[in-house]
Amino acid sequence: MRPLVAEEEDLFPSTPGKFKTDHHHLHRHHRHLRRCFASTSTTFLWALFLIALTASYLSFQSLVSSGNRLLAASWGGIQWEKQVRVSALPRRPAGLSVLVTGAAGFVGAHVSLALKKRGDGVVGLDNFNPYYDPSLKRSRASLLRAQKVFVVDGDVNDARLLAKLFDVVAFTHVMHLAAQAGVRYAIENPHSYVHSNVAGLVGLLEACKSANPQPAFVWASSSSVYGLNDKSPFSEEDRTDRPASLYAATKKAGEEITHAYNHIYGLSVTGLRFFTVYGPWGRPDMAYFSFTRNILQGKPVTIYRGKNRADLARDFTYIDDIVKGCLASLDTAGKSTGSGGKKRGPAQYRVFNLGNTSPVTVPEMVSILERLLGVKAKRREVEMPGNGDVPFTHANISSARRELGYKPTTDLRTGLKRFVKWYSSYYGYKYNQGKSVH
Ligand SMILES: O=C(O)[C@H]1O[C@H](OP(=O)(O)OP(=O)(O)OC[C@H]2O[C@@H](n3ccc(=O)[nH]c3=O)[C@H](O)[C@@H]2O)[C@H](O)[C@@H](O)[C@@H]1O
Repeated sequence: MRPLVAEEEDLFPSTPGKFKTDHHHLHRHHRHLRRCFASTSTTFLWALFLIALTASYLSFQSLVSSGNRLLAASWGGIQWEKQVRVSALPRRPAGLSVLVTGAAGFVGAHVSLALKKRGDGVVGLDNFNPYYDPSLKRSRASLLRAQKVFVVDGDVNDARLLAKLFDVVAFTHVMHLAAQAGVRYAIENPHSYVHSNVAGLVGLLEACKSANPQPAFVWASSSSVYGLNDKSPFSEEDRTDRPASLYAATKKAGEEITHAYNHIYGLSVTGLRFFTVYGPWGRPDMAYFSFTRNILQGKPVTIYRGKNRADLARDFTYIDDIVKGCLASLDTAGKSTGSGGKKRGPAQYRVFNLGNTSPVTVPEMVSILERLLGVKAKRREVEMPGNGDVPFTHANISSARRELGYKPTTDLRTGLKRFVKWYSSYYGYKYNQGKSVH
């Protein structure tokens, strides 16, 4: 390999013959200068080349990562921001501007529609996960779209997305309904509960506490936090330190986590302990829903029984009553006191039972469905497997009645009748309404 200097000499050849003797020294000096210049300029060229290489590598990387982001989540951009802003805009004086997480979920969709209907601004957030049929979630989202509620396709664990949302909109309230629901599924997929109900909750609280202004935070806890509590009816002061499922444990953890954020950052927090919520557009993983499907398809329904063959019972609560409780919670929520991550004073922390106060046994629920569907169920009674269920739930709702004006008005038969009507129109089933078929 030829030395670099020789190459430079080739590039800058000396003029032979001229000033040969007299200017010999000058000539050498000249050559030296040229060498220096040549070597400097080569270094310069190499440096330029390396900078260009690094720059193109970096821009390629950012192209790849933004491409990945675009593939992973469809958010961002001027048009997207505009949709978020417009959707968040209240249409009534002193209306709220609410971020509803889990907006394509059962309770989330109903709450979003009710808020929009009364003139509040609503932005939905949902990750459309496949825990149950995502097409049902998409249908709920279409309903919301028709009412001009924009639903962002994204996850509460996405810190960049949350920061962007709070950057674009000064939400007055967050209604946090996104969660990994279902009591028994925790046996199969425990990590999903930690991911959504613990990590996702913390991610959202982080975004809320840093927001300026901080929103008031209302979220879905669960009647399952009462766990092995056998004092009936369950009141908010009762023990909640004996969860019977990982699901319940993550909801209980949520109550404590939100308390810490309330204490440290001055976030206003309201936790709602929902009692087995049911109704139109409900969750297919819940018993009343899957029982309806099985009864109509002539498949058996599995009815769990407790100790000594005791019937299990639930304080089934109709969706419209729950929605009223959610809206009243938002309306009565105190303001968060902090701003930009700094607490300025003590803030409100509340927990309410939202139940129906009249438990119904599971076999009785099946009988109601039989009468409504006009089909006799094939009952298969089995001992309750030890996978997280509790024998009964029963809400004391005095606190919610007093503070929220919460007053459930729908009994299980009335509510299931509306559910069955929706079910048959949504899935296109014909049923012999009210007639018993044997
Ligand atoms: O209130 C709550 O906190 C909880 O209510 C429901 O949980 P769960 O009451 O277990 O509701 P279902 O799964 O619909 O079960 C209702 C009853 O039917 C029973 N069941 C369920 C399924 C089955 O195949 N057979 C059966 O007898 C259960 O043991 C339970 O007693 C929801 O699924 C939870 O997400 C919610 O947090």
